[in-house]
Amino acid sequence: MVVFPNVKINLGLHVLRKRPDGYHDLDTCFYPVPLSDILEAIPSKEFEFSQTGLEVPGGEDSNLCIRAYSLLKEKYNIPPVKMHLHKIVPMGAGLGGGSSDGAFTIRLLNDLFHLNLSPVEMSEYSAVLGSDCPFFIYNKPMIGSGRGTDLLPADISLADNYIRIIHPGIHISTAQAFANLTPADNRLPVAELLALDKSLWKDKLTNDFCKGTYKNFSQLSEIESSLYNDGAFYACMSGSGSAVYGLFDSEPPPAPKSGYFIWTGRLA
Ligand SMILES: C[C@@](CO)(OP(=O)(O)O)[C@H](O)COP(=O)(O)OP(=O)(O)OC[C@H]1O[C@@H](n2ccc(N)nc2=O)[C@H](O)[C@@H]1O
Ligand SMILES: Nc1ncnc2c1ncn2[C@@H]1O[C@H](COP(=O)(O)OP(=O)(O)O)[C@@H](O)[C@H]1O
Repeated sequence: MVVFPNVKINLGLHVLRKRPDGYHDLDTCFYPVPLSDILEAIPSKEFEFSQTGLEVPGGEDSNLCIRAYSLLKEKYNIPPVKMHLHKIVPMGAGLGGGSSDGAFTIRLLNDLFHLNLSPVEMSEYSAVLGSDCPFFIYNKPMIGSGRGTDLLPADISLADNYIRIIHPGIHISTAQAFANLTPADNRLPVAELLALDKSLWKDKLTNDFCKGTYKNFSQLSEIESSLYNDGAFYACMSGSGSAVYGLFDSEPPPAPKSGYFIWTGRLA
């Protein structure tokens, strides 16, 4: 069975407060984007994992595909599989690529072995792997609260809008990014901001990670400006960075040559 774990962007990202468990309460909208890795798993005599494409840092045991398999194996004693991940999505980019691989592994194993897990059950298992994972179980526009794992459908559609994602290769540690900012819970909810006319998003819809990160890496605000110059109605860094995306009403002009990872596609 083959699946295509796609990425997400955050439309607005408010870090509200630090919690007693060390995580932060968030208010954000997750939106799925069809830039994907490729993941295959088939039943096998012994467990095997192989990987091509971009190299995933950390040992195999820390790979979220293997961690997801181990989690379900412990609960449901599922048979061994031969799993292959072809990694395309840049890592440490704020696109949730690793989280998506983990969540899609759970979905794949649920289908392959007819575990009959509900989306809520899969979401709960995936939350053990990472705060971004439950979104990828549903993979529809969602407002995320709590540590990002409490999800409600978002009343928003960017269907047929174009997106361009630019990642300059700066790897940002999510934990470090949270540690570097000061939470604040005095903003209008992201859901209310998204209900405004899209032309107002540029001035109203913010990602709290941008301020500090743009200060440290000026090329990120330059990328954001270049997306606006190319006609984006909204441009921002995703998650804790460092990928920056632009949203367009129509197909953007060809991207200039650069050493950066650049991907342009159409949203559903
Ligand atoms: C910031 C966000 C926004 O969507 O995305 P990314 O930039 O990673 O894609 C997420 O909250 C990232 O989720 P995820 O990458 O799954 O994080 P986790 O593995 O759960 O946590 C990594 C570390 O980030 C911090 N963390 C994460 C989530 C949260 N709500 N509060 C936190 O303080 C904690 O220090 C935690 O140890
Ligand atoms: N299958 C995987 N793909 C990508 N990263 C993974 C994977 N498994 C574990 N990781 C770890 O997760 C880290 C963050 O990955 P990713 O989710 O792509 O970034 P972000 O949290 O910025 O969106 C990587 O640097 C890597 O150490």
